Amino acid sequence: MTASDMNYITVALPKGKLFGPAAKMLMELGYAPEDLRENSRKLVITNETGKMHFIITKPADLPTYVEYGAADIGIIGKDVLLEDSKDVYELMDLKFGFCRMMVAVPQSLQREKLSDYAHMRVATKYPRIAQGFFHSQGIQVEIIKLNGSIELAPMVGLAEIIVDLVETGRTLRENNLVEVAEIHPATARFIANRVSFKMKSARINRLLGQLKEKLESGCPDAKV
Ligand SMILES: Nc1ncnc2c1ncn2[C@@H]1O[C@H](COP(=O)(O)OP(=O)(O)OP(=O)(O)O)[C@@H](O)[C@H]1O
Ligand SMILES: O=P(O)(O)OC[C@H]1O[C@H](OP(=O)(O)OP(=O)(O)O)[C@H](O)[C@@H]1O
Repeated sequence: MTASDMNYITVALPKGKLFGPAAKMLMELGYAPEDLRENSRKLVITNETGKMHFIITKPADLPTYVEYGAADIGIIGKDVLLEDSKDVYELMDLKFGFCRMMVAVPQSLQREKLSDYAHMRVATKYPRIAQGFFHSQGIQVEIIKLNGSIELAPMVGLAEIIVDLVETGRTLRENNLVEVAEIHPATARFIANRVSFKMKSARINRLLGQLKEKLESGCPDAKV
């Protein structure tokens, strides 16, 4: 199975928070098979009737599969695309997976201006976004890359500041952290391999049209 097989479209879906709403959307449009499960041991799931293959990847790896054409299309958070920009087409905002990339600090460390945080340490899973933001503000900081549970860093003295995704704000509140700046909002995006978008344009455009119609119909299911 390769994405270069013109008879099939290979779709990459991310494990984790975006998997459910992405799979649901594709299932409702009749594309995804019933056995499309995030934790399936099968790495490639095929819908023979719809001539589609589905692969499920780590979110951070997904744009690489699409860039190299191992998948024709994919669904991924804008934050991932901003952190590690890849040579792919970003074709549609799918309007789910709403969250915001934020700078936050412990309540006790809150200062008046962003520049008051100069020379402090910033823990994040998104080092490029964090560095780019502080650089754009002319503020020098030390970035510490972590892979998760970012809110722990200020509690144990690893960093003073965090840059992380916030959705409801509950995690920040429960750890006595306050938001001090918003870097970028994020939602799920539909991306495509550049060659696939030309070679398989009819099928990809049909899917895009159906997704657009679903979003515009205001169907609540589209905003899962
Ligand atoms: N509250 C939220 N926190 C984090 N990501 C969110 C949130 N809401 C929506 N998202 C979206 O979901 C994606 C992250 O999904 P998830 O947290 O399941 O994976 P991950 O933790 O980044 O992956 P991994 O487990 O491989 O590190 C983000 O890229 C973002 O676009
Ligand atoms: O604003 P909230 O609704 O509380 O959501 C934000 C939290 O969710 C994410 O963590 P996740 O659950 O992905 O775990 P992780 O920290 O291990 O990545 C994110 O990194 C925040 O910690």
